[in-house]
Amino acid sequence: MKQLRLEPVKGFRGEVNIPGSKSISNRALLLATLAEGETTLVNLLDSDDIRHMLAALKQLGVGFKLSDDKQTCVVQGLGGPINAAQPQELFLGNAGTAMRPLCAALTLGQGAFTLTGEPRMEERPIGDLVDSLQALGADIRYLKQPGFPPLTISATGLKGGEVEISGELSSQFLTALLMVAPLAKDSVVIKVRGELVSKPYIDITIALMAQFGVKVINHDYRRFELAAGQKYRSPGKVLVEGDASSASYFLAAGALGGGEVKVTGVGKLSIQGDVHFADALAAMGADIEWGDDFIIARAAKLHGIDMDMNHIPDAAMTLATAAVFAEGETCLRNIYNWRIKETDRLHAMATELRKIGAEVEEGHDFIRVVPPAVPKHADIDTYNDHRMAMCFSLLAFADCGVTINDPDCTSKTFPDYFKQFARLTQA
Ligand SMILES: O=C(O)C1=C[C@@H](OP(=O)(O)O)[C@@H](O)[C@H](O)C1
Ligand SMILES: C=C(OP(=O)(O)O)C(=O)O
Repeated sequence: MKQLRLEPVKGFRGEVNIPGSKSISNRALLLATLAEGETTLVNLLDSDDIRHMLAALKQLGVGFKLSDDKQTCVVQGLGGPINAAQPQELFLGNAGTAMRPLCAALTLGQGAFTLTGEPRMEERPIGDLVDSLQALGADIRYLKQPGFPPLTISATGLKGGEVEISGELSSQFLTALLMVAPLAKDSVVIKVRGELVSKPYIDITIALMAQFGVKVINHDYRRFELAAGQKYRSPGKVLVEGDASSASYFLAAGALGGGEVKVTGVGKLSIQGDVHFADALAAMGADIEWGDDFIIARAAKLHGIDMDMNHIPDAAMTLATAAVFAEGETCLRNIYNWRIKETDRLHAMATELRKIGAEVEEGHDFIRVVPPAVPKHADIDTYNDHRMAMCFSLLAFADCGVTINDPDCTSKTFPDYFKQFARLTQA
Protein backbone atom coordinates (compact mmCIF):
# COMPACT_ATOMS: atom_id res chain seq x y z
CA MET A 1 0.00 0.00 0.00
CA LYS A 2 1.22 3.49 -0.83
CA GLN A 3 1.77 5.84 2.11
CA LEU A 4 2.36 9.58 2.14
CA ARG A 5 4.26 11.09 5.05
CA LEU A 6 3.45 14.75 5.62
CA GLU A 7 6.18 16.48 7.62
CA PRO A 8 5.10 19.15 10.14
CA VAL A 9 4.01 22.24 8.21
CA LYS A 10 5.91 25.43 9.15
CA GLY A 11 3.74 27.77 7.14
CA PHE A 12 0.92 27.49 4.64
CA ARG A 13 -0.17 30.24 2.30
CA GLY A 14 -1.15 31.09 -1.26
CA GLU A 15 -3.99 30.77 -3.72
CA VAL A 16 -5.74 27.65 -5.03
CA ASN A 17 -8.11 27.58 -7.96
CA ILE A 18 -10.44 24.83 -6.80
CA PRO A 19 -11.32 22.16 -9.43
CA GLY A 20 -14.91 21.95 -10.67
CA SER A 21 -17.77 20.85 -8.46
CA LYS A 22 -18.54 17.13 -8.57
CA SER A 23 -22.23 17.78 -7.85
CA ILE A 24 -22.58 20.36 -10.63
CA SER A 25 -20.44 18.42 -13.15
CA ASN A 26 -22.50 15.24 -13.00
CA ARG A 27 -25.85 17.03 -12.92
CA ALA A 28 -24.88 19.23 -15.87
CA LEU A 29 -23.66 16.24 -17.91
CA LEU A 30 -26.97 14.44 -17.49
CA LEU A 31 -29.14 17.50 -18.12
CA ALA A 32 -27.07 18.40 -21.21
CA THR A 33 -27.69 14.85 -22.47
CA LEU A 34 -31.47 15.11 -22.01
CA ALA A 35 -31.63 18.65 -23.42
CA GLU A 36 -32.32 19.89 -26.90
CA GLY A 37 -29.19 21.40 -28.48
CA GLU A 38 -25.47 21.45 -27.87
CA THR A 39 -24.08 22.39 -24.43
CA THR A 40 -20.51 23.41 -23.62
CA LEU A 41 -19.57 22.61 -20.04
CA VAL A 42 -16.66 24.72 -18.85
CA ASN A 43 -14.44 23.84 -15.85
CA LEU A 44 -15.82 20.30 -15.66
CA LEU A 45 -14.20 18.25 -12.89
CA ASP A 46 -11.74 15.61 -14.10
CA SER A 47 -11.98 12.91 -11.42
CA ASP A 48 -13.20 9.32 -10.96
CA ASP A 49 -16.84 10.21 -10.25
CA ILE A 50 -17.11 12.25 -13.45
CA ARG A 51 -15.20 9.63 -15.48
CA HIS A 52 -17.81 7.07 -14.47
CA MET A 53 -20.63 9.31 -15.66
CA LEU A 54 -18.83 10.08 -18.93
CA ALA A 55 -18.03 6.40 -19.57
CA ALA A 56 -21.69 5.51 -19.01
CA LEU A 57 -22.91 8.25 -21.37
CA LYS A 58 -20.42 7.16 -24.02
CA GLN A 59 -21.56 3.55 -23.76
CA LEU A 60 -25.14 4.77 -24.15
CA GLY A 61 -24.22 6.44 -27.42
CA VAL A 62 -24.35 10.05 -26.20
CA GLY A 63 -22.15 12.31 -28.36
CA PHE A 64 -19.66 14.49 -26.50
CA LYS A 65 -16.19 15.86 -27.04
CA LEU A 66 -13.74 16.45 -24.21
CA SER A 67 -10.86 18.93 -24.46
CA ASP A 68 -7.29 17.61 -23.93
CA ASP A 69 -7.31 18.75 -20.30
CA LYS A 70 -10.78 17.14 -19.90
CA GLN A 71 -12.17 20.33 -18.38
CA THR A 72 -14.31 21.41 -21.31
CA CYS A 73 -16.95 19.09 -22.67
CA VAL A 74 -19.30 19.73 -25.58
CA VAL A 75 -22.38 17.52 -25.27
CA GLN A 76 -24.80 16.83 -28.14
CA GLY A 77 -28.18 16.78 -26.41
CA LEU A 78 -30.67 14.05 -27.30
CA GLY A 79 -33.65 16.37 -26.88
CA GLY A 80 -35.34 13.67 -24.79
CA PRO A 81 -34.72 10.35 -23.04
CA ILE A 82 -31.85 7.93 -23.56
CA ASN A 83 -32.81 4.86 -25.62
CA ALA A 84 -30.70 1.78 -26.26
CA ALA A 85 -31.33 -0.92 -28.88
CA GLN A 86 -29.01 -3.42 -27.14
CA PRO A 87 -28.93 -4.24 -23.38
CA GLN A 88 -26.27 -2.16 -21.62
CA GLU A 89 -24.34 -2.88 -18.41
CA LEU A 90 -22.94 0.27 -16.84
CA PHE A 91 -20.26 0.31 -14.12
CA LEU A 92 -20.56 3.44 -11.95
CA GLY A 93 -17.79 2.93 -9.39
CA ASN A 94 -18.78 4.48 -6.08
CA ALA A 95 -20.28 7.64 -7.57
CA GLY A 96 -23.60 8.37 -5.88
CA THR A 97 -24.12 11.32 -8.25
CA ALA A 98 -23.93 8.91 -11.21
CA MET A 99 -25.80 5.90 -9.74
CA ARG A 100 -28.87 7.66 -8.37
CA PRO A 101 -29.60 10.10 -11.25
CA LEU A 102 -28.86 7.49 -13.95
CA CYS A 103 -31.10 4.94 -12.25
CA ALA A 104 -33.94 7.46 -12.61
CA ALA A 105 -33.00 8.80 -16.06
CA LEU A 106 -32.72 5.37 -17.68
CA THR A 107 -36.36 4.57 -16.86
CA LEU A 108 -37.50 7.37 -19.19
CA GLY A 109 -36.84 5.86 -22.61
CA GLN A 110 -36.68 2.37 -24.11
CA GLY A 111 -34.06 -0.25 -23.35
CA ALA A 112 -32.61 -2.73 -20.85
CA PHE A 113 -29.94 -1.47 -18.48
CA THR A 114 -27.92 -3.00 -15.66
CA LEU A 115 -26.25 -0.63 -13.17
CA THR A 116 -23.31 -1.93 -11.13
CA GLY A 117 -20.59 -0.42 -8.97
CA GLU A 118 -17.73 -1.07 -6.58
CA PRO A 119 -18.37 -3.38 -3.60
CA ARG A 120 -19.11 -0.35 -1.38
CA MET A 121 -21.79 0.81 -3.84
CA GLU A 122 -23.60 -2.48 -3.15
CA GLU A 123 -23.93 -1.34 0.48
CA ARG A 124 -25.23 2.15 -0.33
CA PRO A 125 -29.06 2.30 -0.33
CA ILE A 126 -31.16 3.16 -3.37
CA GLY A 127 -34.47 1.55 -2.34
CA ASP A 128 -36.31 4.80 -1.53
CA LEU A 129 -35.63 6.08 -5.05
CA VAL A 130 -36.54 2.77 -6.70
CA ASP A 131 -39.84 2.63 -4.74
CA SER A 132 -40.83 6.07 -6.06
CA LEU A 133 -39.82 5.26 -9.64
CA GLN A 134 -41.83 2.03 -9.44
CA ALA A 135 -44.85 4.02 -8.24
CA LEU A 136 -44.48 6.02 -11.48
CA GLY A 137 -44.50 2.80 -13.51
CA ALA A 138 -40.80 1.88 -13.74
CA ASP A 139 -39.73 -1.76 -13.94
CA ILE A 140 -36.59 -2.06 -11.77
CA ARG A 141 -35.23 -5.28 -10.20
CA TYR A 142 -32.46 -5.88 -7.71
CA LEU A 143 -29.78 -8.38 -8.68
CA LYS A 144 -28.43 -9.05 -5.19
CA GLN A 145 -29.72 -7.40 -2.01
CA PRO A 146 -33.18 -5.76 -2.17
CA GLY A 147 -32.82 -1.99 -1.86
CA PHE A 148 -29.21 -1.84 -3.11
CA PRO A 149 -27.34 -1.91 -6.41
CA PRO A 150 -26.69 -3.76 -8.67
CA LEU A 151 -30.06 -3.50 -10.40
CA THR A 152 -31.68 -3.84 -13.80
CA ILE A 153 -34.08 -1.49 -15.51
CA SER A 154 -36.49 -2.46 -18.30
CA ALA A 155 -37.39 0.98 -19.52
CA THR A 156 -40.69 1.96 -21.11
CA GLY A 157 -41.13 5.52 -19.78
CA LEU A 158 -42.62 7.12 -16.64
CA LYS A 159 -46.28 8.00 -16.37
CA GLY A 160 -46.24 10.99 -14.00
CA GLY A 161 -48.78 12.00 -11.37
CA GLU A 162 -48.35 12.38 -7.63
CA VAL A 163 -45.55 10.45 -5.94
CA GLU A 164 -43.95 10.28 -2.50
CA ILE A 165 -40.26 9.96 -1.77
CA SER A 166 -38.38 9.53 1.48
CA GLY A 167 -35.73 12.16 2.11
CA GLU A 168 -34.40 10.61 5.30
CA LEU A 169 -31.29 8.84 4.03
CA SER A 170 -30.13 10.86 1.04
CA SER A 171 -31.17 13.96 -0.86
CA GLN A 172 -29.79 12.33 -4.02
CA PHE A 173 -33.02 10.32 -4.35
CA LEU A 174 -35.11 13.47 -4.56
CA THR A 175 -32.53 15.07 -6.87
CA ALA A 176 -32.79 12.09 -9.23
CA LEU A 177 -36.59 12.19 -9.21
CA LEU A 178 -36.71 15.95 -9.79
CA MET A 179 -34.36 15.71 -12.78
CA VAL A 180 -36.47 13.07 -14.57
CA ALA A 181 -39.89 14.46 -13.65
CA PRO A 182 -40.19 16.89 -16.61
CA LEU A 183 -39.81 13.98 -19.03
CA ALA A 184 -42.66 11.93 -17.55
CA LYS A 185 -45.85 11.68 -19.63
CA ASP A 186 -47.94 13.82 -17.24
CA SER A 187 -47.13 16.57 -14.79
CA VAL A 188 -45.49 15.38 -11.55
CA VAL A 189 -46.06 16.33 -7.92
CA ILE A 190 -43.46 15.02 -5.47
CA LYS A 191 -44.26 14.80 -1.77
CA VAL A 192 -41.33 14.35 0.61
CA ARG A 193 -41.87 11.81 3.38
CA GLY A 194 -39.94 12.31 6.63
CA GLU A 195 -37.15 14.83 7.25
CA LEU A 196 -35.22 15.76 4.11
CA VAL A 197 -31.45 15.50 4.71
CA SER A 198 -28.70 17.47 2.94
CA LYS A 199 -31.28 20.06 1.77
CA PRO A 200 -28.92 22.50 0.02
CA TYR A 201 -28.12 19.87 -2.62
CA ILE A 202 -31.74 20.22 -3.77
CA ASP A 203 -31.03 23.89 -4.42
CA ILE A 204 -28.14 22.88 -6.71
CA THR A 205 -30.50 20.55 -8.60
CA ILE A 206 -33.22 23.18 -9.01
CA ALA A 207 -30.68 25.84 -10.04
CA LEU A 208 -29.22 23.57 -12.74
CA MET A 209 -32.68 22.57 -13.99
CA ALA A 210 -33.54 26.27 -14.25
CA GLN A 211 -30.40 26.87 -16.35
CA PHE A 212 -31.75 24.21 -18.71
CA GLY A 213 -35.16 25.93 -18.86
CA VAL A 214 -37.24 23.82 -16.45
CA LYS A 215 -39.17 25.34 -13.59
CA VAL A 216 -39.75 23.55 -10.30
CA ILE A 217 -42.22 24.95 -7.78
CA ASN A 218 -40.77 24.24 -4.34
CA HIS A 219 -43.22 24.34 -1.41
CA ASP A 220 -40.76 24.51 1.47
CA TYR A 221 -38.91 21.28 0.46
CA ARG A 222 -42.06 19.24 1.35
CA ARG A 223 -43.83 19.30 -2.00
CA PHE A 224 -42.49 19.98 -5.49
CA GLU A 225 -44.56 20.64 -8.61
CA LEU A 226 -43.37 20.19 -12.17
CA ALA A 227 -45.81 21.20 -14.87
CA ALA A 228 -46.22 18.91 -17.87
CA GLY A 229 -44.91 19.99 -21.25
CA GLN A 230 -41.60 21.40 -20.00
CA LYS A 231 -38.45 20.46 -21.94
CA TYR A 232 -34.78 20.76 -21.17
CA ARG A 233 -33.15 23.21 -23.56
CA SER A 234 -29.44 23.84 -23.72
CA PRO A 235 -28.41 27.21 -22.27
CA GLY A 236 -25.41 27.04 -24.67
CA LYS A 237 -22.77 27.17 -22.00
CA VAL A 238 -22.62 26.06 -18.36
CA LEU A 239 -19.80 27.27 -16.16
CA VAL A 240 -19.07 24.71 -13.43
CA GLU A 241 -18.15 26.42 -10.15
CA GLY A 242 -15.20 25.23 -8.09
CA ASP A 243 -16.12 22.44 -5.66
CA ALA A 244 -17.07 23.95 -2.30
CA SER A 245 -16.39 20.69 -0.42
CA SER A 246 -12.89 20.54 -1.92
CA ALA A 247 -12.36 24.16 -0.87
CA SER A 248 -13.02 23.26 2.78
CA TYR A 249 -9.60 21.61 3.28
CA PHE A 250 -7.70 24.68 2.09
CA LEU A 251 -9.87 27.06 4.09
CA ALA A 252 -9.25 25.00 7.23
CA ALA A 253 -5.54 24.93 6.40
CA GLY A 254 -5.58 28.72 6.05
CA ALA A 255 -7.14 29.03 9.49
CA LEU A 256 -4.53 26.70 10.99
CA GLY A 257 -1.47 27.53 8.99
CA GLY A 258 -0.09 30.93 9.92
CA GLY A 259 -0.67 32.47 6.49
CA GLU A 260 -3.45 33.59 4.27
CA VAL A 261 -5.14 31.09 1.92
CA LYS A 262 -7.38 32.23 -0.91
CA VAL A 263 -9.59 29.72 -2.72
CA THR A 264 -10.94 30.87 -6.06
CA GLY A 265 -13.77 29.54 -8.21
CA VAL A 266 -16.24 29.48 -5.36
CA GLY A 267 -17.58 32.34 -3.21
CA LYS A 268 -20.67 34.12 -1.99
CA LEU A 269 -22.50 33.75 -5.33
CA SER A 270 -22.09 29.97 -5.24
CA ILE A 271 -25.10 27.67 -5.59
CA GLN A 272 -23.41 25.05 -3.37
CA GLY A 273 -24.47 24.73 0.25
CA ASP A 274 -20.98 23.61 1.23
CA VAL A 275 -19.71 27.19 0.99
CA HIS A 276 -21.35 27.55 4.41
CA PHE A 277 -18.47 25.51 5.74
CA ALA A 278 -16.74 28.91 5.87
CA ASP A 279 -19.45 30.15 8.28
CA ALA A 280 -18.92 27.14 10.53
CA LEU A 281 -15.17 27.75 10.47
CA ALA A 282 -15.82 31.41 11.32
CA ALA A 283 -17.99 30.22 14.23
CA MET A 284 -14.86 28.40 15.45
CA GLY A 285 -13.03 31.71 15.37
CA ALA A 286 -11.44 31.71 11.89
CA ASP A 287 -10.94 34.98 10.07
CA ILE A 288 -12.92 34.62 6.81
CA GLU A 289 -13.35 37.07 3.95
CA TRP A 290 -15.93 36.52 1.21
CA GLY A 291 -15.79 37.63 -2.41
CA ASP A 292 -18.24 36.84 -5.22
CA ASP A 293 -16.06 33.97 -6.42
CA PHE A 294 -13.38 33.62 -3.80
CA ILE A 295 -13.03 32.98 -0.07
CA ILE A 296 -10.01 33.87 2.07
CA ALA A 297 -9.13 32.24 5.39
CA ARG A 298 -6.54 33.72 7.71
CA ALA A 299 -4.97 32.09 10.74
CA ALA A 300 -6.74 32.49 14.04
CA LYS A 301 -7.06 30.76 17.37
CA LEU A 302 -9.90 28.26 17.01
CA HIS A 303 -12.34 27.16 19.68
CA GLY A 304 -14.70 24.20 19.71
CA ILE A 305 -18.32 24.40 18.51
CA ASP A 306 -21.52 22.44 18.95
CA MET A 307 -23.53 22.57 15.72
CA ASP A 308 -26.09 20.80 13.55
CA MET A 309 -24.24 19.80 10.36
CA ASN A 310 -27.02 18.20 8.36
CA HIS A 311 -26.88 20.94 5.72
CA ILE A 312 -23.17 20.36 4.95
CA PRO A 313 -22.46 16.65 5.55
CA ASP A 314 -19.36 16.47 3.32
CA ALA A 315 -17.57 19.63 4.45
CA ALA A 316 -18.50 18.93 8.08
CA MET A 317 -15.90 16.15 8.07
CA THR A 318 -13.23 18.82 7.70
CA LEU A 319 -14.41 20.40 10.96
CA ALA A 320 -13.85 17.10 12.78
CA THR A 321 -10.10 17.20 12.05
CA ALA A 322 -9.83 20.99 12.42
CA ALA A 323 -11.33 20.44 15.90
CA VAL A 324 -8.08 18.75 16.96
CA PHE A 325 -6.48 22.22 16.95
CA ALA A 326 -9.31 24.06 18.70
CA GLU A 327 -9.58 24.96 22.33
CA GLY A 328 -12.34 22.92 23.96
CA GLU A 329 -14.47 20.15 22.53
CA THR A 330 -16.43 20.10 19.29
CA CYS A 331 -19.71 18.30 18.69
CA LEU A 332 -21.02 17.81 15.13
CA ARG A 333 -24.67 16.75 15.15
CA ASN A 334 -27.37 15.28 12.91
CA ILE A 335 -24.94 13.49 10.62
CA TYR A 336 -26.33 9.95 10.60
CA ASN A 337 -25.87 9.73 6.84
CA TRP A 338 -22.05 9.87 7.26
CA ARG A 339 -22.56 6.15 7.88
CA ILE A 340 -23.82 5.34 4.39
CA LYS A 341 -21.36 7.24 2.24
CA GLU A 342 -17.93 6.10 0.91
CA THR A 343 -17.44 4.27 4.20
CA ASP A 344 -19.08 4.48 7.62
CA ARG A 345 -17.57 7.92 8.13
CA LEU A 346 -18.70 8.30 11.75
CA HIS A 347 -16.86 5.15 12.70
CA ALA A 348 -13.84 5.80 10.46
CA MET A 349 -13.43 9.37 11.73
CA ALA A 350 -13.73 8.32 15.39
CA THR A 351 -11.25 5.46 14.94
CA GLU A 352 -8.59 7.55 13.23
CA LEU A 353 -8.96 10.58 15.53
CA ARG A 354 -8.37 8.27 18.50
CA LYS A 355 -5.09 7.15 16.88
CA ILE A 356 -3.71 10.69 17.13
CA GLY A 357 -4.76 10.91 20.78
CA ALA A 358 -8.13 12.67 20.63
CA GLU A 359 -10.89 11.54 22.94
CA VAL A 360 -13.87 10.80 20.74
CA GLU A 361 -17.49 9.90 21.36
CA GLU A 362 -19.09 8.22 18.34
CA GLY A 363 -22.85 8.64 18.64
CA HIS A 364 -25.53 7.16 16.40
CA ASP A 365 -25.75 10.48 14.55
CA PHE A 366 -23.10 12.73 16.09
CA ILE A 367 -19.41 12.90 16.85
CA ARG A 368 -17.81 14.64 19.82
CA VAL A 369 -14.09 15.41 19.64
CA VAL A 370 -11.99 16.38 22.65
CA PRO A 371 -8.61 17.52 21.32
CA PRO A 372 -5.47 15.86 22.68
CA ALA A 373 -3.02 18.01 24.69
CA VAL A 374 -0.41 17.07 22.08
CA PRO A 375 -1.37 15.09 18.95
CA LYS A 376 0.63 11.92 18.25
CA HIS A 377 1.97 10.83 14.89
CA ALA A 378 -0.16 8.06 13.36
CA ASP A 379 -0.56 6.10 10.14
CA ILE A 380 -4.07 7.10 9.14
CA ASP A 381 -6.26 4.59 7.34
CA THR A 382 -8.46 6.21 4.71
CA TYR A 383 -11.04 3.44 3.98
CA ASN A 384 -11.04 4.22 0.26
CA ASP A 385 -12.67 7.54 1.22
CA HIS A 386 -11.24 10.63 -0.47
CA ARG A 387 -12.51 12.87 2.33
CA MET A 388 -10.76 10.86 5.04
CA ALA A 389 -7.46 11.39 3.21
CA MET A 390 -8.03 15.12 2.66
CA CYS A 391 -9.35 15.77 6.20
CA PHE A 392 -6.38 14.09 7.86
CA SER A 393 -3.88 16.08 5.79
CA LEU A 394 -4.68 18.83 8.35
CA LEU A 395 -2.76 16.80 10.95
CA ALA A 396 0.38 18.03 9.16
CA PHE A 397 -0.25 21.23 11.17
CA ALA A 398 0.67 19.33 14.35
CA ASP A 399 4.34 19.11 15.40
CA CYS A 400 4.28 15.34 14.81
CA GLY A 401 3.13 15.45 11.18
CA VAL A 402 1.01 12.59 9.83
CA THR A 403 1.16 9.60 7.49
CA ILE A 404 -1.74 9.04 5.11
CA ASN A 405 -2.36 5.49 3.91
CA ASP A 406 -3.54 5.16 0.30
CA PRO A 407 -3.49 8.91 -0.46
CA ASP A 408 -4.50 8.29 -4.09
CA CYS A 409 -8.10 7.68 -3.02
CA THR A 410 -8.55 11.46 -3.42
CA SER A 411 -8.99 10.66 -7.14
CA LYS A 412 -12.75 10.35 -6.49
CA THR A 413 -13.12 14.13 -6.49
CA PHE A 414 -9.66 15.78 -6.29
CA PRO A 415 -6.85 13.80 -7.98
CA ASP A 416 -4.32 16.63 -7.52
CA TYR A 417 -5.09 17.32 -3.88
CA PHE A 418 -1.73 16.46 -2.32
CA LYS A 419 0.15 18.27 -5.10
CA GLN A 420 -1.78 21.45 -4.30
CA PHE A 421 -1.33 20.91 -0.57
CA ALA A 422 2.45 20.63 -1.08
CA ARG A 423 2.49 23.74 -3.29
CA LEU A 424 1.05 25.91 -0.48
CA THR A 425 3.22 24.35 2.21
CA GLN A 426 6.16 26.58 3.21
CA ALA A 427 9.40 24.71 3.93
O1 LIG B 1 -26.44 15.66 -4.60
C1 LIG B 1 -25.23 15.67 -4.45
O2 LIG B 1 -24.46 16.08 -5.34
C2 LIG B 1 -24.66 15.18 -3.18
C3 LIG B 1 -25.46 15.06 -2.07
C4 LIG B 1 -24.95 14.63 -0.74
O3 LIG B 1 -25.38 13.31 -0.51
P1 LIG B 1 -26.66 12.94 0.43
O4 LIG B 1 -27.85 13.66 -0.07
O5 LIG B 1 -26.75 11.45 0.26
O6 LIG B 1 -26.28 13.35 1.82
C5 LIG B 1 -23.43 14.68 -0.67
O7 LIG B 1 -22.96 13.98 0.45
C6 LIG B 1 -22.80 14.09 -1.92
O8 LIG B 1 -21.39 14.12 -1.87
C7 LIG B 1 -23.21 14.88 -3.14
C1 LIG C 1 -20.80 11.32 -0.32
C2 LIG C 1 -19.99 11.58 -1.34
O1 LIG C 1 -20.11 11.07 -2.58
P1 LIG C 1 -21.32 10.47 -3.44
O2 LIG C 1 -21.56 11.49 -4.51
O3 LIG C 1 -20.79 9.19 -4.00
O4 LIG C 1 -22.51 10.29 -2.56
C3 LIG C 1 -18.85 12.53 -1.15
O5 LIG C 1 -18.27 12.94 -2.18
O6 LIG C 1 -18.50 12.87 -0.02
